[in-house]
Amino acid sequence: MMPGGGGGIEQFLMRGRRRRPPNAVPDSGLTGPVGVPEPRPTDQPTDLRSRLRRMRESVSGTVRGLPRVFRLTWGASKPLTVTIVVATVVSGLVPTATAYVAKLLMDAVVQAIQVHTTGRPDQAVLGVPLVGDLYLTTEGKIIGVAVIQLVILTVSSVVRSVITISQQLLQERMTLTIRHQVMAHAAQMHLEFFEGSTSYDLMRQASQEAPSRPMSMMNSALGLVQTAITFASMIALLVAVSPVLAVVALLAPLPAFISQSRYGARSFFLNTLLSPIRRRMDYLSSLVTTDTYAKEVKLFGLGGYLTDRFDKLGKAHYARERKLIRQRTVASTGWSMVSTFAGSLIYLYIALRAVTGELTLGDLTLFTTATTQVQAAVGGLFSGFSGMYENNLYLDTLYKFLATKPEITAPAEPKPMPEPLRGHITFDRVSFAYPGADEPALRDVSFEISPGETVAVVGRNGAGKSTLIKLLCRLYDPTEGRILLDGVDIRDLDPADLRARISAMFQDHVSYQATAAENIGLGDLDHLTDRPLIEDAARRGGIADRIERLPRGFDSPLGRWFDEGVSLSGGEWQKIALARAFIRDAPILVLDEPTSALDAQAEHDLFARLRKLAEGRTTLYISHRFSTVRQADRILLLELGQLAEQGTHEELMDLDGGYAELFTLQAAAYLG
Ligand SMILES: Nc1ncnc2c1ncn2[C@@H]1O[C@H](COP(=O)(O)OP(=O)(O)OP(=O)(O)O)[C@@H](O)[C@H]1O
Repeated sequence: MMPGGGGGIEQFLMRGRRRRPPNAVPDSGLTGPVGVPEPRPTDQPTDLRSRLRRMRESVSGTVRGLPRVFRLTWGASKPLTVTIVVATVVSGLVPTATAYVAKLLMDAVVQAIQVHTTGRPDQAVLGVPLVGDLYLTTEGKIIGVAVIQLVILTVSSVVRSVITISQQLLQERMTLTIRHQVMAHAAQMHLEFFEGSTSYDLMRQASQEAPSRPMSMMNSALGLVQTAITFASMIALLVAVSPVLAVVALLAPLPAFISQSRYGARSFFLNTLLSPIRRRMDYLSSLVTTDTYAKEVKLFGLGGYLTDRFDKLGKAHYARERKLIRQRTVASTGWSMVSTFAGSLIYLYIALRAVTGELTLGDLTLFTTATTQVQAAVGGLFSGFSGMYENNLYLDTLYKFLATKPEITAPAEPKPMPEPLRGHITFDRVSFAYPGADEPALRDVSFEISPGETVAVVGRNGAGKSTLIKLLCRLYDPTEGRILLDGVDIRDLDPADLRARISAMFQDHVSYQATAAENIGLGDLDHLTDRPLIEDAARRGGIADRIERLPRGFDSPLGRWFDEGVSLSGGEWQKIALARAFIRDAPILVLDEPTSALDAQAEHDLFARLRKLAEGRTTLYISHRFSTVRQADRILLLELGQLAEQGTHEELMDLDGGYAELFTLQAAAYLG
């Protein structure tokens, strides 16, 4: 693991920012879809009836998701939510009002033509009395109606702008609210949650993809409300003018509706099939195009292989997309043909009745507009609902994440931390298995560390050394047995209180994208700006000289996130992480392979300082380097999760067991 490249555990102790845990191997994207729990190809129902049943289930699931979206928007901003809802209702009435005014205008124009052709006085035709003997002229009426139309159009565009602005503002607020909720909840979560890759995906979706979804869903839902209002008001208007024609207008879109629902259902499910493929393609492409993987991809020559995989998926995607386009074309062509046919029939019917004087030309205009609106409303139902369905899936992941309970919490009544804390550590018959693991990582481990003692832990890879530290810091709880600190079971203490008494550095330490001073100060938020303390910690970590040589010394930004950010080597980052551990003046010092990236001189210097630092502190460190291990007061050898040997270097060498074997192997390797 490259120092500075990950950072799982440290975040919990530092309460800082973290990246993907190093052992949570990213989904290769080669074997299966990553993302929202969408139906996989094999889950897809094959016949139309099953599809429609699935669609009904989707409808009910989506409808059930609506109240929570409303609660979210309401919680983010009540005034903006009210504004959007009111504006949507108004905007739903606009098409009906426009259609009615168009009818009035048409009637007024026809009347004006009649006046001019027959020469009859205006008032006799119009009968629109104003004041006393004053009557509105036909031209006056036309102008009046045109003004009303202008007002409606102006109101409509103002309302549209209000909706757009309010939606954008609300979107911003909701995104901030949700990201805050996700961050706050993630900060509470136990380590296992992050180390499990499924949970990790859940959190990634909740934090990156879900925040924009409630607003999209709300927009789709409001679009449907607007459609419903337009639909209802239009039908009411038609009924008021002519009930018979209202029924005709309602029935006209029926064939189109049936055709739309049949093809709409197909294209809807084809689209859900495409989503996982797109996600996998995105992932493969990101492997080749992002810096995170660039070194590995180049080193192993994976570029061509990954591009080939991308192309294969691309072909599958294209085939499905083609099918989808065909379905959509069939649906929309069928839709527009049936609509046009129905519209023409209605138009013809009304035109014939207008000739006989039963209906006016205005009625003709009204019904033509109304039929188009009603048909458009029915068509919009599908696209609106399909958007809501997808957004609701993302929201499900958000709520699932927020509903996940942290497993390591403070007891209801935590015991007070022993004061002064001496740092006496007892592992009492501790066994531990990672959730879902076949084998326990630790079995029946018992040992004690006296206050001020320095203990090194050694063992082969996977022996359980890091796990020991995770349990001591209460990042996991033992499956069996207990760990005592000054005689108190650490499960009875507040975990934050416990961690505040531990200075720690882990193998997968974090390189924060911050200044050098902040990178060290983050080890103890109480001293984040305490420059003398930070500089002292840097000296103890062996990095002070290097930082002082940077262009802006301790104020130099580190990492590539900044334009002028300085890139450090792996060993330098490790020293920064050590300084970060050292800044916290805690009675317990825990170091997981603190010198793995250090050169021989730096390692020697560090251990000289460490010996001073360890004075009066209980120190536990893991190391594979026997040159450092042998300096410990006591050494623990772990083998397959069990404590196999313990004693001083000399005692263990005399024992001539596992420790002596490892030591001899390393010595032989060094000496050739
Ligand atoms: N988050 C995890 N989930 C499941 N199993 C895990 C997890 N972390 C470690 N393990 C397993 O637990 C065992 C002990 O792991 P641990 O990291 O404690 O070993 P280690 O002695 O520190 O190894 P190394 O010297 O390689 O760092 C290993 O078999 C490992 O595969």
